[in-house]
Amino acid sequence: MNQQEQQFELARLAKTLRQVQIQIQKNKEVSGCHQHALRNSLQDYWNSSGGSSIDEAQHVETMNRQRALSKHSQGTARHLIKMLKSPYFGRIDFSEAHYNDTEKIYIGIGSLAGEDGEFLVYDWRAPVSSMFYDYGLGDAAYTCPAGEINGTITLKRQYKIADGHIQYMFDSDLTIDDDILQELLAKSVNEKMHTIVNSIQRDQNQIIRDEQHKVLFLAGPAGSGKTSVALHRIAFLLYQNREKLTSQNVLILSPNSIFSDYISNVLPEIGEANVVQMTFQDYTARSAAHIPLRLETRADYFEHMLVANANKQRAVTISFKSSQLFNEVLTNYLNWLAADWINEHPSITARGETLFDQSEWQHYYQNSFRMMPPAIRLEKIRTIIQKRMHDLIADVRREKLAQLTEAGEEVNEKVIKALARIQARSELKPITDYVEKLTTLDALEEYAALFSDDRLFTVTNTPIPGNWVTIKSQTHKLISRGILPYEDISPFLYFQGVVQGFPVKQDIKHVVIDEAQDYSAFQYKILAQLFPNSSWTIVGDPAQSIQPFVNTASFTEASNILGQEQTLHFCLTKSYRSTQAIQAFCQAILPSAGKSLSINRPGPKPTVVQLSNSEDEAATLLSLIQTVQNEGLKSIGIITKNVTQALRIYSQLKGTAKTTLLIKDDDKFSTGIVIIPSYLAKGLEFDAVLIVNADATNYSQEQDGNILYTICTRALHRLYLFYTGSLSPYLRRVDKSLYNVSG
Ligand SMILES: Nc1ncnc2c1ncn2[C@@H]1O[C@H](COP(=O)(O)OP(=O)(O)OP(=O)(O)O)[C@@H](O)[C@H]1O
Repeated sequence: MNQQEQQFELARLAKTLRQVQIQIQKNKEVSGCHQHALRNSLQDYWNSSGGSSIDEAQHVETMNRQRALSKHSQGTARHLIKMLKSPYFGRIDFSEAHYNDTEKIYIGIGSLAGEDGEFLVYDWRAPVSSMFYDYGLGDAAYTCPAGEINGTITLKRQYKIADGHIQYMFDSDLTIDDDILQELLAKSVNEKMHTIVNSIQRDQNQIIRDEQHKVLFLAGPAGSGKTSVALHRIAFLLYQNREKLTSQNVLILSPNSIFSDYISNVLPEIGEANVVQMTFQDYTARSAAHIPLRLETRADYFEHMLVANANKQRAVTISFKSSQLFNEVLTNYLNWLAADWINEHPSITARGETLFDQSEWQHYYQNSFRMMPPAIRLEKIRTIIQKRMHDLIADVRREKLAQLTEAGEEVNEKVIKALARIQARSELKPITDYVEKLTTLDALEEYAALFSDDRLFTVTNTPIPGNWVTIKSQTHKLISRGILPYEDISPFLYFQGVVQGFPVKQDIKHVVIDEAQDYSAFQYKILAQLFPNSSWTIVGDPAQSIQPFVNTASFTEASNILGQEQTLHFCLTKSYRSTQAIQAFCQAILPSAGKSLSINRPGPKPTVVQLSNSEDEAATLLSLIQTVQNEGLKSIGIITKNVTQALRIYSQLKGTAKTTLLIKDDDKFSTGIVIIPSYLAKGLEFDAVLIVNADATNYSQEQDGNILYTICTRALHRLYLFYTGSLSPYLRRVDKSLYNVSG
C-alpha cells in the first residue's frame, strides 16, 4: 500500500471518528431531553392525585414510552462508544455494472452517516456488506429489496483498528482467507466467546442471512462455528426485522448456565441487547414445580449413568423412555384419554334424580369442548354440574331448616340457618366429592398409572413392550422414593401439556437451540407446542451426543415434529477451533464423526501421558499447568468424566494451583484454570485441555467415544491425556503417529 493510500486511510478514519464524536454529542443531548421529560412525567404523576383511571393509564403509557426512548438512547451511546474505538474492520470498492463510479464501502458493527448524508460506515448486516464475506476481487453481487445488484469488486481491505488507531491494514484478493483466520485463532483465549463479525466465512454468511426458511438445522463438526453462526444470525434477524422483532422476542435454549454465561458477550459486542436465555431444565423445574415428587437432576442422572458399572436395568428404561415405541405408547394412551376414556364415566344421581346423564359426558367431552385440553374440558363440565346442584343444595338446606325449626332445640334464627347449611353440606359431601373426582384429571396420577395398570395397554390397543417388567419396576423404584426419574421428566411434561394445556409463549418469534443433538423427540414436541409462532435455528453435532442411553432425536425426526414446510438442513464442513494436529487426533478417536476440513493451523501433537500410579497425577498435572502457562496460554480446562473425578482433582490441586471448580448446571463461566466434568464442558473451549483418567475403565462404554471426542475437541492449542493401567480402547485405535507419548 503506497503512502498516498495510507494518508487517505488516516484521513478517512479521522473523518469517521469526528462524525462518531458529533453523534455522541447529539445523542447525549437527546438522551438528556428524554431523561428530563421522564423526570417531569414522574413528578406530575406523583403530584396528580385523584385523577381518573384513564388519566392514570395515560400517564403510565407516556412514562413507558419515555423510558423506552431513554433506554434506546443509552443503547445508542454504548454502540457509538464502541465505534469510537473501532469504527470499521473492512472495505470493499464496488463498481456497479453499467455505472462508472466506484463506491468505497466501509463495513463495521453499525452504520454511520455523515452530515451530508454520505454513508461513512455500513452495518455488517446491510445487504451490500454481504459481498465482503462472499467474494474476493472480481465479479460480485448482492441482493437488496430492489433485486439483485451486480458489479465488480476492485479492492478488498481489512483493518485492525483499536482505540481509534489503525494497528494494521492489508489488502487481500480473496474472501477472508486461512492466513487471517490462522492469526485470529492462534491467540490465547481467556475470556467469554467473541464475535466473528470481521471474519465470517462464506458458508456461515449464507446461514446467518437466510430469511427464507422457518426452520434451519445447522450441523457441523466440533469447532465449525455453529454457536457463533446462530448468535450472528440472531443479530442479523434483529437488524433485518427491526420493526417487528426485538431481543425480547428471541430465545436461546442453551445446555446449562455456564454456557449461557460463556456466550453472553457476543450480541452486546455487536451492538444488540442480549436475548432471553433458558435451559430446558429451567422449563422443567417451573412446569413441574407443583408435583409432589422431586425431579431427578440432569447432574444426578449423569453421575449415576456415566460410570463404568452403570445400572443395566436403568439403562434399558432410559433407552425405552426416549424411544419411538414409548412415543407411540404415550400417544395411544393420550388419544384414549382424550376420547373413549370418558365412556366409563357413570351418570351422577342424587336423591333418586339424575343430575348428569352418562351420555352427557360424551356430549360435552367429545363434542362441545373437544378443542380444549382434556383436564380443562372436565373443569367446564364440573361447572355445569355445580350449577345444576345449586337447586338441589337449596332444597336440602330448606329441608334441614324445617327439621331444625320443628325440633325446636335451637331458637336463634341465625344459628338455625348456619346449622342447616352445615348439615346440607355434610349430606351432599359424598356427591360433591364424587363430582370432583370424576371431573379431575391429574396428569401425574394418570402418567404413573401407565406403569401400574397393564389394562391400559388393552384398552388403548397397544402391545405391551418387551422388557416391560424391568421398565415398570425401575420406574416404581424411583417414584416410590419420591423421585421423578430424569428419563420420565420430558415424557411426563409432554403428557401433562397435552392433558392440561401448554404454557404457550406467543411473543417468542425465534428460538435458537444449541447442542440440539442432545434433545429427545419429547423435548422437541414440547418446544413445538410452547412456541407456535416461532421460527427456529437448531444447531448441533451428532458426534457430540453424550446423553448415556438416551435415544436423541435426529434432525430429520426433529424436522418432522416441527412440521414446517420451509426447512433447510445445512452442514458446515470446516473446523476453526483446534490446531490441525489436535483435529486429526480427535477425528481418529471417533472416525464416525467424519473428516472435517481444517484451517491448517500448526501446533504440537497431543500428548498421552502414562502415570505409573494415581499418586503421580497431581504432580504431573501441576508441572504441565506450569509448562502451558509459561508458553503464554491462559485458559486451561481440566476435564473429567464426572463430578466425583472433578472433586478429586480439585482437592489434589488445592493449595498448589488457583483453580475453579465448575460442577453445577447453574455455575457461571470462569477463566483461568477450570476443573469441569465432561457434560458441562460442552460448547466451551480452552487454550489447553488436560484430560484425566483416559483409561479403559473410564472410557470404554458405547457413548464414551463421543464423550472423549467432545472433550478433546475443546482444545485450541494444546491437548494432554493422562491414564494409569490400560489406555481407553478409543485412544488405542488412534494411529500412534498422531500423538506423542510421555511417562
Ligand atoms: N469465521 C470465523 N472466524 C473466526 N473464528 C471463527 C469463525 N468461525 C468459528 N470461529 C471460532 O471457532 C471456535 C469455535 O466456534 P463455535 O464454538 O461457534 O463452534 P461450534 O461448532 O459451536 O463448536 P462445538 O460444536 O465444538 O461446541 C470459536 O473460537 C469461534 O470464535
